[in-house]
Amino acid sequence: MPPASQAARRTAVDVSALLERGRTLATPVLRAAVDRLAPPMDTVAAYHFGWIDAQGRPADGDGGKAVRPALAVLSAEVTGAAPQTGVPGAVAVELVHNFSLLHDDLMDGDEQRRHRDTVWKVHGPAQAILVGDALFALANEVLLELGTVEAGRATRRLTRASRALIDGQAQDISYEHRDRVSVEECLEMEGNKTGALLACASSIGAVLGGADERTADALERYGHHLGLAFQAVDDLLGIWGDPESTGKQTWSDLRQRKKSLPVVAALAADGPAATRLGEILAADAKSSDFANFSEEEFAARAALIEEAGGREWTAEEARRQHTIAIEALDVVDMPDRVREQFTALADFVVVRKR
Ligand SMILES: CC(C)=CCC/C(C)=C/CC/C(C)=C/COP(=O)(O)OP(=O)(O)O
Repeated sequence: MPPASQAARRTAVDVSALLERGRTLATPVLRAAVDRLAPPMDTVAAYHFGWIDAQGRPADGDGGKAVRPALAVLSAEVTGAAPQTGVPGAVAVELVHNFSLLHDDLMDGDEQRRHRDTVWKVHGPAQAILVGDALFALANEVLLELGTVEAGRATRRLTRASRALIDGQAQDISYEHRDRVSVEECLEMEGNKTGALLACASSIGAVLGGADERTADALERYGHHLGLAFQAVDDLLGIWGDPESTGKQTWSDLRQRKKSLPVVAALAADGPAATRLGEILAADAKSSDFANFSEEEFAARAALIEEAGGREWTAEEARRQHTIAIEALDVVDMPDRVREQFTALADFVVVRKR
């Protein structure tokens, strides 16, 4: 999605290595935190993170892309600190992120995440709720145990982000039951649901490294717009993603009646496809047979969304947010290498297929 000339300038950054660095630095601390949980929650959490399979045998499962840990350790380098300084922040943010996934899968009734059965499906709803709650509590513990002024500041930012995340989820769920949601409402919801935690991830390492508030706020602005780009792409993948890559069901957002950006943008458009889509979705909302809809029926809805322009509008919005994110870095002093790495992570977010 970035113009070809910019992409060429950025090829020096190995994004896979950046993601791997975030994962490698965070995982031992994450595992030590999870080991503190009482049985069986320690085992259930280990399953969720892909460290064991459903039978409890050691596994090397998909524990997620590690975008947030990568951002957190990179942000420590803005202050001249070592990436390791950002590790407690990386772990805390990853714990909150995974708490939200556990609860989200249960609320949505999603059966697949990261190419495996979801926790509520394997271990039951009670474990999904309890382990989610426990990860949330652990996130605060991991930061506050540092006992520093910086850790207190980081915890305040994380708590604020968590509240926004929960608000965003509440908005998202309420929109499923509404016929009409405006594009502005959808963007506000996505900024809360996804932008807030990516904003926190992008600044938390810098905060732990002693960054002033202005620097932390600018990094948060980068992360917020990165989050909006990220969620726009997630919304595209939620309809047109390949389950082999996403690790989720086909048409996952349509099955859930999500008012995601492509749907909302399509409904807001003029023309026969938008009108027809509005009629069909209104009828779907009343249908008692929705759970049994065929692949073809979902494909027909996806085609109408595309015809009304919702797919292209959302892809353009991802590009727009990507640009704003990178521009937000202009006011922050940081080594060129670190700036290039933030930029490369933003590029990755808009071209990802999973
Ligand atoms: C309170 C509550 C239940 C909130 C739910 C909020 C929620 C699920 C928001 C969606 C965020 C998102 C894009 C997740 C996928 O992240 P990712 O693609 O980085 O996931 P990965 O770690 O698997 O790669």
